[in-house]
Amino acid sequence: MATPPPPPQEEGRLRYMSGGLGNSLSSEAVAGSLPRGQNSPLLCPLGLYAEQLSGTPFTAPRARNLRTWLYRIKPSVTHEPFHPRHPPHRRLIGEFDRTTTLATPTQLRWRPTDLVPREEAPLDFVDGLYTVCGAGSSFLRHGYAIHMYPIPLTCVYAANKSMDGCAFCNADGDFLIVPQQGRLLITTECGKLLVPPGEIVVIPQGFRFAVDLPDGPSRGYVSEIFGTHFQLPDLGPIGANGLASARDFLSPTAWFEQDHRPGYTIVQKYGGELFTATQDFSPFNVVAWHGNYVPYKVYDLSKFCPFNTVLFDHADPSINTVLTAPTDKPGVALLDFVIFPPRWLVAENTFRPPYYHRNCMSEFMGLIYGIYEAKADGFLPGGASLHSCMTPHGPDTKTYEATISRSDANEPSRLSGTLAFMFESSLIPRVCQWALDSPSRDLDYYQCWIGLKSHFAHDNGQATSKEEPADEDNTK
Ligand SMILES: O=C(O)Cc1cc(O)ccc1O
Ligand SMILES: [Fe+2]
Repeated sequence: MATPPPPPQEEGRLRYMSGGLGNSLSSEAVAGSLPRGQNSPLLCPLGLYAEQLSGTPFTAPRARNLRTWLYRIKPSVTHEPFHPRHPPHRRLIGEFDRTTTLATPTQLRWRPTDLVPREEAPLDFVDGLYTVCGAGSSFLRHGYAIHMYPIPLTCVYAANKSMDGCAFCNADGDFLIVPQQGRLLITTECGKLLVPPGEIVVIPQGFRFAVDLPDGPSRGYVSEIFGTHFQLPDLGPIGANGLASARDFLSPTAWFEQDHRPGYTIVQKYGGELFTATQDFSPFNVVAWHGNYVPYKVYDLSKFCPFNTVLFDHADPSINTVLTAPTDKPGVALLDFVIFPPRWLVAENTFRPPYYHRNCMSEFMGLIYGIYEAKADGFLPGGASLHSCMTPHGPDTKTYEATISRSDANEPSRLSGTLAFMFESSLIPRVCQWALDSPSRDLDYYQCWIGLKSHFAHDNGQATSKEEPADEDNTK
């Protein structure tokens, strides 16, 4: 008899809590370790220390206020002083200005980078991170970065080595990690998360975490946001249900280690620079916690419930927003995370792929697997593209010609075996020099549109317009 797959709440020995996004949760690895009725008793149960981690100012409105109480064997403060890390990480950016990055309206595309075998160059998650582009400043608490390997934007990462005796902490912002190849086993102060390609994980600002690679070399994309947090988008006329559902966001359950660990290193990203401090214990010594500021993951492929056109015209991609990081302006995102999942296409008399467009928002795209509906070739899993504010883009020539000549253009068709995504921002990204110089950059990208030929049916002065010739009509 075939064994049914494990329920999502339980993978191997890992257990998750569902419905976590924005809700108040609690977890204890040892029964009775969570204080009852108050956050900070004179003596915590089992002799633990109480420590609060704030994700918003204390005075943030209640609906946006995020904080978690951690009950740990030793408090985080018990460490040697921070020092700039040697060697410094030269490809992480926390402030995007003329001194650090370049402006370009050019359509940019990168091929996937090869994963370097561990023997050649051991790289853990932190060293594998490279900023591709971004905007604003982590110091000013407004902006974002996109990271990748070997291009920096927010950040893309490629790693081949687990983090051993070392934990990372991003003081600058939240990481939204999109694995493209290889699962990530992420140990956080709230517990462990196993994240395969096809899922995403959010590690909020300030959480310490370590990344193990159960499948060996791994590659993916990271967007980092400064000064705000991800939330579910409003659904407007869609109603109370649809798109990503709060119940599908899984949070870890408490897990701790208590061994003496001399030389344990905390690597802290602060203003885009790395600092290290040593301590003699693991930062994953939280026995119990409660609060609403928590790392989480979501199954995008199987759980996202897409809505779309059912009669005519291609819907704007905002219809596929999984998470949004808002600005203070209504409807203007600092960063939207949008996916293009498998779905049925049923529109009539409609050009079904994305339309040609120029957007006041800037669009960074990645491909997790399959072929993206607007690009017949050249946009590959693990690759990336950037179409900045008002830069024209859309389907390549092959896609356009194939689409308009389809004999079954009005038949329902299923878009299968594909998962692309977009980080879309109202802030215009500046691009890192190493991203522009990268050997993975596709310098011929513009060629994919150069072949678009005129199909204009107007024949030298012979009007084919169906509009009424108003003046002539008036004389009748
Ligand atoms: O440029 C892209 O491929 C992303 C995108 C997809 C879509 O369906 C509509 C608009 C848009 O920018
Ligand atoms: Fe676009």
